Parts: sequence; structure tokens; C-alpha cells
Amino acid sequence: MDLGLESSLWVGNKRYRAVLTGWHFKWTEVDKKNRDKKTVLVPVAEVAGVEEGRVEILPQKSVEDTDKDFTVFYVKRSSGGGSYGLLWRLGRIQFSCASRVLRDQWTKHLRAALKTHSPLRPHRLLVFINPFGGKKKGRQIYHSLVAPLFELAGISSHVIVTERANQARDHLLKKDLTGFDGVVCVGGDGMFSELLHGLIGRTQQEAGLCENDPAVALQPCPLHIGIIPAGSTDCVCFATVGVVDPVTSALHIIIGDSQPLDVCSVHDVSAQVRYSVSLLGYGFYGDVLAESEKHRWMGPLRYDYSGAVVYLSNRSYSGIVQYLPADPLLSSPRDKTRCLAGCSVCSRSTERLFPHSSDSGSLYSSHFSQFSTDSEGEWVSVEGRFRCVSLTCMSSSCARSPLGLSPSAHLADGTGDLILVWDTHPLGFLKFLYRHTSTQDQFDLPFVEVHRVKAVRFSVPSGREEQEYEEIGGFSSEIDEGQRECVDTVSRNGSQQHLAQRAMTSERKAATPFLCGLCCKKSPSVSVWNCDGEILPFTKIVCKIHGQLVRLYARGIEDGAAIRNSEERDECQRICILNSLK
Ligand SMILES: CCCCCCCCCCCCC/C=C/[C@@H](O)[C@H](CO)NC(=O)CCCCCCCCCCCCCCC
Ligand SMILES: Nc1ncnc2c1ncn2[C@@H]1O[C@H](COP(=O)(O)OP(=O)(O)OP(=O)(O)O)[C@@H](O)[C@H]1O
Ligand SMILES: [Ca+2]
Repeated sequence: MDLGLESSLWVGNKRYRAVLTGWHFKWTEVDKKNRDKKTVLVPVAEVAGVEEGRVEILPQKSVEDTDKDFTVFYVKRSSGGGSYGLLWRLGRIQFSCASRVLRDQWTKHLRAALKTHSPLRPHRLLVFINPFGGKKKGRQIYHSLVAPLFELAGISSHVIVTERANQARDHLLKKDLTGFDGVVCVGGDGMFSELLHGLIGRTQQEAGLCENDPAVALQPCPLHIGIIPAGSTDCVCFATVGVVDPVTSALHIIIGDSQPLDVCSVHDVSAQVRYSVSLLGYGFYGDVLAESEKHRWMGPLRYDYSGAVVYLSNRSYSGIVQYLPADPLLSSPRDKTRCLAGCSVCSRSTERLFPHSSDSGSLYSSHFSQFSTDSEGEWVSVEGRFRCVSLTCMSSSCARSPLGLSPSAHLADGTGDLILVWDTHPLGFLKFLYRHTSTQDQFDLPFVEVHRVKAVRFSVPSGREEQEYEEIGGFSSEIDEGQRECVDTVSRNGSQQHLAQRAMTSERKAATPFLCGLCCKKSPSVSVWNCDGEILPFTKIVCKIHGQLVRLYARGIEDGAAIRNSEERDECQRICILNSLK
């Protein structure tokens, strides 16, 4: 069927020339002298629904069934109220045709174009609502903001309001999932993590793969994941959509957007596995999470309170970190680029990760080849005392940190960024933390390192795990007051090569007496791992990044930073469309 169509249509008493070219639907107001006025251009992929008659969905759905009218719902953009991404809203236009035959032609052609140009639109979704996430508004958010949009788009949803933690994960691992196109969580990063574990586990079970084995190349998940944000941090939503907004996320789901995401598998010696996408953190972030669990009643504020408590306790931890660097020619965590919608680094990675696939965006073939074609490279080993060791597969931007833990990280390049913050004086660490809240470079500090990696191992020097407490007093007692030695070694063919020695800076020495007052108490010698908001029951770990293991109903961040006034906002719709044409 030829999808193109062109005719005059009316909106009220204004005449429009409407054109459907297959990829785009546009309507241009035409004045009495037949001159073109304003045009609205909508990619067909961003049409949310087409209905006969004059349809409203708010305050509730109503249809005035006139036989020459039809209504088109589409994605309309506005700047994200201070955040970097763009808010999406439901646009609506009601057209009148010269005849019923023409009306039927328009609705038929538009629906056929939708099918052809956005094949991943879901028809049936499995939705899990956490009634206790964030500010406990999950149910209300879903029923008032999301369900009417799904209904409009003809999506049928099976909704489960969870009654316990891990119910969503267990359901995905065990229950029949036939007929579902995607799984949606209404909640925060913890709920997303349940879906992640359930879907990855289920996919490996069905493929007959052992997910606990770090050497196994995991099979990508066939079902898409949608996130309706209703949590405390909502980092995965923020970092993949650019705003935390249930309507924007619902529209990404409706139009079947698809964003691949790297996932880090975290293995312990007894072969348990956990997955992380946003933050695998030891030291500060582990301690903040452990502290925050005691204050869940505070809601989202618990993290700020616990952050302050942990900061004031001034801890650092010994550790041995080994990492397998990614190819430095492909990208760098300090190259000042940002992974935005249509990111070229991620697109090139798709070709590298799935080399034999005819459709480079396809998930389902050649995934096993990614490790056989990759040469292993050389592991680098560092040992010393750290304020924190963090690994993230993406920028991990969130409201607290609008550019994130690693502003130049990529969502789907098959690598993670390892951030090592060596022990330093408290004011230095505060500077590091504070830089997360602005555009200042948190890596441009002498005690911070960042590496783009494919795999990481972490352990505590022997004896530490049993030793429960040690003296601190500003800095570790075992470290010479004047000089701290951190040893960087690179293992090359089994030989250890000494690389660097670090000296305590005069700035740090000066700050020590003042800050000792805050921290002269016993402190644990071992921290815990924060794995996307969950505490891991083990310290020694092996991690591997699995490129593009899952797909979200998202498209990455559309850059709205430049849009400051309303004129630019209107222009924004046009720019985004032009970008989508590139
Ligand atoms: C001076 C201001 C410093 C602000 C520093 C902000 C850095 C924030 C970086 C946030 C990165 C979030 C990564 C995402 C992690 C999620 O998978 C996980 C589950 O939702 N969330 C957390 O673990 C939740 C982690 C939340 C960590 C919050 C840390 C807050 C630190 C506050 C320090 C205050 C120092 C005050 C000194 C008196
Ligand atoms: N019915 C339930 N009762 C208790 N806990 C639940 C229930 N449903 C889900 N959970 C658990 O609650 C935890 C937190 O939920 P969620 O991630 O939705 O909110 P949050 O912690 O406030 O937000 P964030 O993870 O963004 O910081 C999740 O780890 C999930 O396993
Ligand atoms: Ca990545």
C-alpha cells in the first residue's frame, strides 16, 4: 500500500494542507489567498494514536462521533524545566474532512504508516507498580497519568501492584510471559533492578546459559523494559531519557522507542551474580546506602542525610583494584563528549558488538561473537586506600548530579567507567563531591582517576576482611604522616612493574588537625558494595561489562540545554525532527 496522502483538511474554520509522506505527517495552514502559514511536522514514529471522531482524553476519554472528523495524538516537546532533557507532552489536533471517505482514507493511511515506521510499538505490557517507592505515589502516577495514554494507544496492560520486594523479579523468572512485548516498572532504580535481574536471568535460563559464570557471554533480553519514574533517585530514567517525568516516559513506551543499555555482571567467588547499570560503588557510596537503609522513613531525603553523616565520618578503605582497559582509540571518559540521542559512539559499538547482524540494531543474533573477536588486552592493577571505587555503565546523571558520575560515559558502547578516588583530606573529597552538582570536572583533581574499562576485579588486602576495626584519626594509622605511598602496578606477563608513588600534599597536611576532631573514632576497615541501590553480601568481586544486554523504551537524552525561551522551545520540535532525519 502506498502510504503517501495529501489533501485539504480543516481545523475549526482554518484550512490546512495535510501531507503524509510515509516518514512524516505535516499540516500547513493556508490563508484565504492560498499562501502557506505555519507548518507543523511530526515524524510518523512520533504519532501516539489516530482516532475517528473528535476525541478528548482529559479529564476522561470522550468521543464525539462525527463521521467526517478524526483526531491525531502526537509527541510535543518542551524544555525540561531546568534539566538537560526535553519533556514530552501529548499533542492533539482534530481535523475535519470534506467527506467520510476521505476521513477513512486518512485514518487508514496513518495507521498503516505507524505500523511500518515504528514496528516496536508494544501491544501488550506487563506492568509492576511498587506502591512504596519514592514518595509512595506509584499507583496514583500510573492510574492518573499513564493508564489513559496506554489506553489511547491501544495497549493492553496486565498490572501487578507488588506486595513484597523481589515479587517482580520472581514473576519474570518463573511465570509465563508469552504475548508480552515489554515489561514496565512504576518505581525507582530498585524496581528497575528487579526487572533487570528477572529478565536477564529468564533469558539465560531459556538459552541454557549459566549466568553465574563470568566467562559466559550473556544472551541479550528479547523484551523491552519501560520505566515510569516513581522512586527516590530514578537515575536510570534520568540518564536514559533526560528528565524524570511519567508522561514523557509513557510516550517513549507508546511509540516503541528502543535504547540499548550496557550491563555490568558482578560475580563473587561463590558464583552468585548481580547486575548493575548505574552505580557499583565501594567506600563512600556503599556506606551512604548502608546508612540510608536505617532511615528509609525519610523518603528520598535519606540519601542526603546519610551522605552528610558518612562524609563527616571521614572514612577510607584499602583495596586492590584490577581493570581491563577498553580500547582508548574508540573513546575516553575525559573526552568531554556526551552520549545523546543518536550517539555515534554507541552506534559504532552496535556494529562492533554485533558484527554479523544484517540489521546493526538487531539484538538477537551474533551476540556470542563479541568476546571471541575481542582480544583480552592487559589487566592493570592498583592498590592503596580509597575514598571510593565506583563503576558505572552510563553517565548516571540524576537530579542530584545533572551530568552524572561520569558525564562522558556512553549508554551502549560496551564499556564502563571506573572512578578511583584515592584517600585524600576531607576538603578535597568535598570538592570532588561538590563538582558533581555543577559542570566543573570532578576528574580534574590529583587524587581522582577515571578509566574506561571492559572488566574489573576488586579485593581487600589479605587480613582486612577479618580485622573489624582499625584506628583512623584523619588517615590510616599504617600510613606515614608525611608520605602516603600508593602503589600502581601493571601486570605484564606476570611481572609487577612499579609505576608511581604519591606523596601527601601540603594542602592535605594542613587540613588534618582541623578534621581530626570530626573523626576520632573507630571505623570499620571494610566497606560494602552499593549495586544500583542494593547492598551486596560480598566484598571480593569480578565484574564484566556486557554491551547492549537489555533494551529500554527510551532513546537517550535529547539535548534541551540550549532551549531557554519559548520561541526556542517551538523551534526545538523542529530541530529534534531534523536530528531524527539525519
Ligand atoms: C556537597 C554536595 C555533594 C553532592 C554530591 C552528589 C553526588 C551524587 C552522585 C549521585 C550518583 C547516583 C548514582 C545512582 C545510584 C543509584 O543506582 C542508587 C539507587 O537509586 N542510588 C543511590 O545509591 C543513592 C546514592 C546517593 C548518593 C548521595 C550522596 C549525597 C552526598 C551528600 C554529601 C554531603 C556533604 C555535606 C558536608 C557537610
Ligand atoms: N510491595 C513492596 N514492599 C516492599 N518493598 C518493595 C515492594 N515492591 C518493591 N519493593 C522493593 O522496594 C525497593 C525500592 O523501591 P524503588 O526502587 O521503587 O524506590 P526507591 O528506593 O524509593 O527509589 P530509588 O531506587 O530510585 O532510590 C526495591 O528494591 C524493591 O525491591
Ligand atoms: Ca557504557
